[in-house]
Amino acid sequence: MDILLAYDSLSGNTREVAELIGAECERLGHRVVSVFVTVESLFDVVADERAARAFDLYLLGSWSDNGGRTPPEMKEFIAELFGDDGFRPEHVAVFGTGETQWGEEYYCGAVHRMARFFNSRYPKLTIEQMPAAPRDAAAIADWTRRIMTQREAFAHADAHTHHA
Ligand SMILES: Cc1cc2nc3c(=O)[nH]c(=O)nc-3n(C[C@H](O)[C@H](O)[C@H](O)COP(=O)(O)O)c2cc1C
Repeated sequence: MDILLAYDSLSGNTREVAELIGAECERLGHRVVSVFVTVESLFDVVADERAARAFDLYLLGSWSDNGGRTPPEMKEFIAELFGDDGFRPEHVAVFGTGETQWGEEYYCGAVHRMARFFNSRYPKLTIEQMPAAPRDAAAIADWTRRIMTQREAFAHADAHTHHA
């Protein structure tokens, strides 16, 4: 599969999670295009809008800002992906890092907001602060494998519907 892995990270926690996810996807034989949205734009990594929309799966990762909000750089990336016609990819899985000390109700708020926004049918991955090896590394690899399996199951279900 072709995967777009886009993540926003100020102090490196989410970036570390994203790198582990990307490595696991590649280990499973998938092609990954990564965009570190804190410093890059979507069109730094894909040629044009058509290419941006052609991925089989979108993995979006973010830290959470005040009140569990989605940070501005991630919002900008989402706006770029939408284009002028409001394109929303069907297959979006969301992950992120946060801290419970900002309030339980706001913990990893951006992950929940983005998943809702994209009507994501995939499980969410939330990690407290910096991923701690090996416990979090195992959870990250496990989540990645679950997402790949679920994406492939959707593809088979779709093919079945089209042939019926
Ligand atoms: C200004 C500010 C506000 C924050 N608000 C929240 C919040 O509402 N919920 C949350 O879970 N974490 C919150 N955090 C914590 C970060 O999301 C957390 O440290 C995250 O792991 C940082 O990821 P990064 O290293 O990828 O930037 C906040 C951090 C900052 C600096």
